[in-house]
This record gives sequence, C-alpha cells and structure tokens, in this order.
Amino acid sequence: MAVRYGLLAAGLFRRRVAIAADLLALGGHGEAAAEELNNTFSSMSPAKVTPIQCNIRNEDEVEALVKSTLSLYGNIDFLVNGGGGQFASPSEAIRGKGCNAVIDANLTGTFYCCKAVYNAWMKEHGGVIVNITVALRNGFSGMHSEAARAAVNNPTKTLALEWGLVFSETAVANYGEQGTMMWLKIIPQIPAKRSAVPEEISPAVCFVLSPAASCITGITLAVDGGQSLYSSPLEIPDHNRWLSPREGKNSEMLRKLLSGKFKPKL
Ligand SMILES: CCC/C=C/C(=O)SCCNC(=O)CCNC(=O)[C@H](O)C(C)(C)COP(=O)([O-])OP(=O)([O-])OC[C@H]1O[C@@H](n2cnc3c(N)ncnc32)[C@H](O)[C@@H]1OP(=O)([O-])[O-]
Ligand SMILES: NC(=O)C1=CN([C@@H]2O[C@H](COP(=O)(O)OP(=O)(O)OC[C@H]3O[C@@H](n4cnc5c(N)ncnc54)[C@H](OP(=O)(O)O)[C@@H]3O)[C@@H](O)[C@H]2O)C=CC1
Repeated sequence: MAVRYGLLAAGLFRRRVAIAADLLALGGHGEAAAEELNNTFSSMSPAKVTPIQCNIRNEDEVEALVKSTLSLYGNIDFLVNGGGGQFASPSEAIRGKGCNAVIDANLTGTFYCCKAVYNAWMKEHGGVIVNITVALRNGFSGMHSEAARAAVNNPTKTLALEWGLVFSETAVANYGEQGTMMWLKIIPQIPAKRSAVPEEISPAVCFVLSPAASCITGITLAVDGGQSLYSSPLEIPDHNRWLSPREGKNSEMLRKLLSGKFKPKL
C-alpha cells in the first residue's frame, strides 16, 4: 500500500490497514516517522512501514517510487493520496507561482500517483484508490487550495469509469489544526459543533479500502460533521459593492427593513 505520510497516514498505519506498507515522505521526516510507527506494531505483526523519498510534484520521481515499491513488495493493492496542503493567503495576493505550486502538489501530484500505480500494477491486477481532499462546498479559504481540491473531484469519477477500479474521494473537514484561529472560526458553522479528529478520518478510508465497499466506486465521502450540508466557512466582509435594486416601492421597503426603522409584525 502506498500513502504519503501525514497525520492521516499515521492513523491508517495504526489501524493496521497496511500489512506491508510503503511510507512516502520528503526529506528526513519520513525516517523518524517510520521508526516511530514501526515501534507501535507488536512483534507478532507483519506490518512494516518503509520510508521512500519522493516529491510527488515530479512525475519521474513518482514513477521511480512506484518501481521501487514494486521491487520491494511485488504488489500495490491500495493507493491513498493523502499528501498536499496550501499556504494561507487572501485570494487577491496569491501569485501565479504559488498558485501553480499548490495545484501541482494537490492535483497534478495526485494524478501522477494514480497514473503511475495504474500503469505499473492496477491495470493488470485491479486495486483501490482513495484521494483525500478538503470539504469545500460553497467556497473555502484560498482559491489555490480550493481550485486544486475541487479539481480532484471529477477526475476521481472519470478514472473510476475509465480504469474500472474502486475509486473514491474522501473530503474531510478541518481535523488536524486544533487551536488555530481558522479552525476556531469554522466550528460554529459545523452542524456537529466540532471538527473531526484524525481517528474519524482513517476509518472512512479503511471502509473504502475494505471488501465492504467492493461495489462502490467514484463516490465522494464527506467526513465533515455535516459542514458541507450547511453554510460556507467563508466570512463575508462588510461592503457596498453590490448593485442596488431598481428604485421603487419595494426597494424603499427593503431600505427601511435594513435600517431597522420598520418593525415587521411577525
Ligand atoms: C485549509 C483547511 C484544511 C486543510 C488542512 C491541511 O491542508 S493540513 C496540511 C498542512 N500542510 C501544509 O499545508 C503544507 C503545505 N505546503 C506545501 O505543500 C508547500 O509549501 C507549497 C506547495 C505551498 C509550496 O511549496 P514550495 O515552496 O516548494 O513551492 P515553489 O518553490 O514551487 O513555489 C513557491 C511559491 O509559492 C508561494 N508561496 C509559498 N508559501 C507562501 C506563503 N506562505 N505566502 C504566500 N505565498 C507563498 C510564493 O508565490 C512562492 O514563490 P515566490 O513568489 O516567493 O517566488
Ligand atoms: N489536517 C487537516 O485539518 C486537514 C487536512 N486535509 C487534507 O488531508 C490530506 C492529509 O492531511 P494530513 O495528513 O492531515 O496533513 P499533513 O500535513 O500531516 O500531511 C501531508 C503530507 O503530505 C506531504 N507532502 C506535501 N507535499 C508533498 C510533495 N510535493 N511530495 C510528497 N509529499 C508531500 C507532506 O510531507 P512533509 O511532511 O515532508 O512536508 C506531509 O507529510 C491533505 O491533502 C490535507 O490538505 C483536509 C482537511 C483538513
């Protein structure tokens, strides 16, 4: 099984989804994380996490990674694309280079991983692919991140049909950044009145990977405490840039209502 390392990946490994797992990571980060996770497996368990460095924004590195995974383990049953991220910025300040960097990491990198695993293994043997994104119905903070994440959605369905694999997108609400201002602001907008925790994300992924989901494909599973059913997490700043309504009786009534001078009977 191949996943990119992160909070979510750690949850999956702890759930022993991986019997023999390859842990992909950048820099020195992966070595320490793999050691920590391997120490949590009991001596009876065959599970083992192997760190392999790869920048998923680079197609050649992704192909090399899949090749080394296959020569190490012989097969790839699952691919969970759980890497990515963004930087926080108002949309009007995002530069082209930054926008492309986020799209490369979240969208193109996800595609490279899917394509490399499909061509090298799943085309012949089948398999399950899960792409993790962000729950972002009705807008989200940062157009670069939203564009990249929303753009994973349709290809997930297209590839499920083209490739005939069990395929899904798991859109998740904030779960790892407890304590940040953004996280605190979003809480009142979530019907559950709390964010998810990583332990609630990995079981959803495990479900799609398991035989219980053998007749499911191309779905988006929202693990978001109902956030995507409700309002937008974006805050609308005060402004008067909207076009005024045509002058008349109704616009006068609207002005009175908004000024608080008119008291509705109900
Ligand atoms: C959201 C809610 C829930 C989600 C939670 C999570 O995701 S949890 C996961 C939590 N983890 C994460 O979210 C980590 C995610 N981070 C990453 O993956 C990478 O840092 C990256 C892909 C954002 C950029 O990769 P890199 O640096 O290798 O990329 P590069 O060298 O190709 O392009 C650099 C260009 O990007 C721009 N730019 C970059 N930073 C900023 C900034 N702060 N400010 C402004 N702009 C910024 C800037 O334009 C810069 O070039 P310039 O104009 O200076 O010449
Ligand atoms: N945590 C949260 O609140 C939420 C997370 N998400 C999304 O869920 C997914 C999993 O998140 P989570 O596990 O929490 O996040 P983490 O930040 O813990 O993990 C993301 C991992 O992706 C890796 N990564 C980033 N860019 C690259 C790249 N170019 N090549 C290879 N690896 C890369 C990072 O590597 P390194 O550590 O070396 O930088 C990091 O280990 C992400 O897409 C995230 O955006 C969605 C909603 C909420």
